[in-house]
Amino acid sequence: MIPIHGQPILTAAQMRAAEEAAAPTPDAMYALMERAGAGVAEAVRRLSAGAEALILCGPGNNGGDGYVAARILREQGHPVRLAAASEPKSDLARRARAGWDGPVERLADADPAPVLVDALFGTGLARSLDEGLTAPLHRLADAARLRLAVDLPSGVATDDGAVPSEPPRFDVTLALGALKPAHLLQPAARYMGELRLLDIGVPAPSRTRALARPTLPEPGPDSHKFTRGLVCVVSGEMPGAAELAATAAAHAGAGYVLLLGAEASAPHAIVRRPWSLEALSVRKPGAVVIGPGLGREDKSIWIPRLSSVLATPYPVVLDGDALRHLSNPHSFRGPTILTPHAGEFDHLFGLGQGSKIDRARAAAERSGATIVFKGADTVIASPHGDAIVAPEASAWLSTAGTGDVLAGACGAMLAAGLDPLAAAEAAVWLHGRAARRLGPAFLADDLAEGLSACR
Ligand SMILES: NC(=O)C1=CN([C@@H]2O[C@H](COP(=O)(O)OP(=O)(O)OC[C@H]3O[C@@H](n4cnc5c(N)ncnc54)[C@H](O)[C@@H]3O)[C@@H](O)[C@H]2O)[C@H](O)CC1
Ligand SMILES: [K+]
Repeated sequence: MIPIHGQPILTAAQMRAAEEAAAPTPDAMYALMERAGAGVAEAVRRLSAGAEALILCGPGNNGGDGYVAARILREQGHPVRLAAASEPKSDLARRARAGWDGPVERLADADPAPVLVDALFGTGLARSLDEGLTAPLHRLADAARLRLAVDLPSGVATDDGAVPSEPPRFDVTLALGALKPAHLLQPAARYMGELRLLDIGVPAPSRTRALARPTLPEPGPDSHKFTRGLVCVVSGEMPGAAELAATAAAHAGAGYVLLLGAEASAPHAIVRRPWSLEALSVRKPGAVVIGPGLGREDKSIWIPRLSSVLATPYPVVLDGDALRHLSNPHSFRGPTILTPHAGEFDHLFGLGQGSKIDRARAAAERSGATIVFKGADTVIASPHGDAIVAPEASAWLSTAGTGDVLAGACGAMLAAGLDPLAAAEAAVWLHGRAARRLGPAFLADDLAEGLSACR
């Protein structure tokens, strides 16, 4: 069971293509199913502490994995029962079924067991599930003390994370061969429990992957505040938000933070000046952060300030109100990161087509900027076609100012010399890790300060 950091994410069709490429014959394909089933059986043995497992097998190849797992557990003397709602419909699954020589109980009236294994449906789910399937699945899951999903919880839509039929909440989901979008996109992601990847020997390259722990530049003997990176934060109507972004940039490792347009206050390491374009360009900033607290009302002041920043060649992070003022995404001069939440994204790019990953990718291509499409399932997309999906960090991030902190962290990573995609990934990773370390009910101020420990 492999941790998911940095692992590729494939849609159902991409997974099928990868499996067909890896297994061109029925026998080779069946070998994949044997590997999948063996991986499931090993996970059951390791997690169940010997308790009886009940495996629910569907009509397709997800069910086939279940039949293989049940047979292997039985051969190893692990207490296992199997229930199904119908006979297998695929050749592979029939072949797996033939290997099971125990009874096949009826799903509708099977008795519960301490460990429930859901091998009903995986990437082949085509529509919402009948009551005749969801009711026993929930009944048996509720009665179990450990719930494992094979590849996906039955009822979620593989490619976009929608939930046509609400599944039980699982303790562990075993992704087979590669992650799928539903493993990380909401609302499906909340039903997964611990996500683990099982290698079934299928090479699965993809331009979409899960967030990875970044390697960050460390200062050395020749470092000084400017090599560490100068971040300039442009304030506006609500200076508190800009202060948060500036504090975050400093704690994320920027060597010098210049806050334009705010009064002097702690921390004193942040240099404060009245706003002027000259002050912005006294020293070439490694990144300019504008948007936190910029202001929405008095457009006659803030739009010219934004336009003058966008007219410079400097790398820029646009957040919050700056995104509201953008007429429509236009070609940006320097490396650019936009950090919209859902409302700002819809305002900028419209509802678009497909999953959150598809929409972020299309917006990045269209705008030429790297997009951090925030949420409990943040998706980062580059204009060059790469996408990175972050698992949920902490529901406690739902508090005022955490977006300002992320914008500041993005600025620090850009100023440290990372390209926009790497800078956004590092900032999202730091932001999430700081939130997890803080536990419950933290303030955005604590989050900004907590970035140092995560460095
Ligand atoms: N080479 C492979 O395909 C491997 C697949 N693996 C596992 O197989 C599933 C994907 O298998 P597939 O047969 O394509 O789909 P499912 O088993 O998920 O289900 C399809 C099956 O169910 C019927 N169906 C679809 N939706 C519904 C519904 N709402 N109600 C009732 N029935 C439905 C459909 O008609 C099909 O018969 C993948 O997730 C892996 O678990 C192996 O891991 C490796 C080899
Ligand atoms: K399943």
